[in-house]
Amino acid sequence: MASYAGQVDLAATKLYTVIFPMEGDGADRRLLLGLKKRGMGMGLWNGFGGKPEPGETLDACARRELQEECGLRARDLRYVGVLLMACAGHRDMAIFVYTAHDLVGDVVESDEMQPQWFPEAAVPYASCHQEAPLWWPAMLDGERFVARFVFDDADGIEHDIQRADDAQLAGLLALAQP
Ligand SMILES: Nc1[nH]c(=O)nc2c1ncn2[C@H]1C[C@H](O)[C@@H](COP(=O)(O)OP(=O)(O)OP(=O)(O)O)O1
Repeated sequence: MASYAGQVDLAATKLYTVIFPMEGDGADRRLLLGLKKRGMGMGLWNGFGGKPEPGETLDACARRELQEECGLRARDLRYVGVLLMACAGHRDMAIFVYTAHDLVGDVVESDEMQPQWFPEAAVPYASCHQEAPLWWPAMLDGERFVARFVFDDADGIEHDIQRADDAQLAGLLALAQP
């Protein structure tokens, strides 16, 4: 899995970011999630995020979406993984995943998201995207990953999650740059 060039056609894929603010250590660590108030994933808890604007890098998109949707900025924003998603009848999606640390600002509700802190042990998986339990534990463990999900009409999921290194993640980010 040295390179995704030729395997993933990001030009034909809808690009998104999703950002998970975290604070505290060990058993005290908590995660800020947002209850989506409209659009895709409405009624589910997720990280903050959205689509890049024309010409915007994914890193810049992640910083903008974080601030717009929950009021926070991150002194330490980490690009930790990519979710490649295929669902019959829909364009493929690539979601670039970030964790946000050393946070600045006050948490505020936005038109899109109602934010709430959750202790790591109390993440509400039953009210998150159905595939969240398959990869959030790896993210919470500080792993870097590339995950592929194929959804079928009956709500089934095939998935494959692999650890990724800096070069692999940088390669995918480069394929997705404007
Ligand atoms: N199956 C899924 N699993 C997941 O973890 N995140 C998902 C997901 N499907 C969508 N997302 C994330 C990606 C992104 O952060 C967010 C969707 O972005 P947007 O809010 O921009 O999309 P909308 O179509 O709601 O946009 P608007 O045009 O702003 O209403 O939801």
